[in-house]
Amino acid sequence: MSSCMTKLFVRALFDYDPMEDTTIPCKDAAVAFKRGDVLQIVSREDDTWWQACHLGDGSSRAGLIPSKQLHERRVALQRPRALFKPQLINTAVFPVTEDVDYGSITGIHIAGLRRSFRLGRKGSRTRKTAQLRRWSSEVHGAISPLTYIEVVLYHKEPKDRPRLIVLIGPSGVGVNELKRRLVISDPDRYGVCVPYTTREKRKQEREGVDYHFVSVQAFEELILNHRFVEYGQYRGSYYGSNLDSVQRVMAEGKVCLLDVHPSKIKHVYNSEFKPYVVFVKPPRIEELRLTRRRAKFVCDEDIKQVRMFSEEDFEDIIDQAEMLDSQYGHLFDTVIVNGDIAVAFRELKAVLEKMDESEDQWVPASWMRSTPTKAWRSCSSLTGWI
Ligand SMILES: Nc1ncnc2c1ncn2[C@@H]1O[C@H](COP(=O)(O)OP(=O)(O)OP(=O)(O)O)[C@@H](O)[C@H]1O
Repeated sequence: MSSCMTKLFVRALFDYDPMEDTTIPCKDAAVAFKRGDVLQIVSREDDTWWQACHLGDGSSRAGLIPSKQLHERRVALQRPRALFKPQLINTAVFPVTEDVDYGSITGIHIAGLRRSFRLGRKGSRTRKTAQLRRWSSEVHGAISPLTYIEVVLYHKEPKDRPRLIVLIGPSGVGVNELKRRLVISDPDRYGVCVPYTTREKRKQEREGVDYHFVSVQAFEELILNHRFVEYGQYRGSYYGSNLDSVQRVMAEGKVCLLDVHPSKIKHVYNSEFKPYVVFVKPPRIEELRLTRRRAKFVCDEDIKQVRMFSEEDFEDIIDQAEMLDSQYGHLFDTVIVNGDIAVAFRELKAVLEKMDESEDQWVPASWMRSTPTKAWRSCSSLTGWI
């Protein structure tokens, strides 16, 4: 087997275990990998088996991996016939939930910590919907199976702005809590973007701190100019996370923490923001129950009230997490399990610090140059990856 010579790197978007592959010519000659691993492609001469080195396994040995074409064919063959039925999915605008006064609940006021626009809870989204979405995601997968994406090393210069941190997680898992703790732990380092709204300003609220209060006309102009990462309507008012707000935080040299539905990541998935995507995952249901025993969350139904988590809420969180992982897992740079909040917070902070300190980071090649390398263009399209 030849050693690594060429310079084409890819991130795998699926798991591969040669031990479970009955068609591989020689299991010992293969390279196992997990979704997210970086591989150096050495040869793509064969249409079925490429040769690659696994950069993380400490050896420079090249081995066989399924080619893009082979993996696509396998995904197509595995798919049950029923999944080819077209399914209408409305991912256009998610209804937003109302903001809450976190200060009154937590005793600490931080601008920008409001109810996110992420997947709503029981009432607006049922378990059935979560299952439907999981099913639909497989249908989406049917259109473009995820194989490999070309990546390059981004060499961070001291003058470069910190990367945008995108936090993803099912509603209620604790994304806001983690954001809040990060900002409190180092307010000069971490910031959250101030959302825009068209609703009336309340007495205690401050323009540019709690929200940017704008007219409906101004908001709609911003929509037309594609200035929102995510927006929606609640009780007759618009709410949205605006790109300008994100840019403002980043321009201050701070790490901007943004939580959005993963379907909206595409709006910031570029060289300007270089998003680093963190998936906040619930622990197993037993631990979820145990750790949230005394926790309360804000009800969708009545913005003035908080209530204890119910068994159904726990099940929803687990279901939504599974759905997010199956549909958007290829976008996650890291996964934090939020069982014990102190542990989850420590882990998250350590991951962010390590990422910030590391000078070389693998990022999609499309962020660093407008066209893929000639070699890669000939065998792959990025359509469907995000
Ligand atoms: N690990 C944890 N242990 C105990 N309680 C937690 C933990 N993580 C979060 N909580 C509590 O759970 C509740 C919901 O958390 P949070 O508001 O951060 O959820 P969220 O993911 O931001 O959801 P939403 O977007 O719907 O507001 C809060 O009361 C929070 O303090």
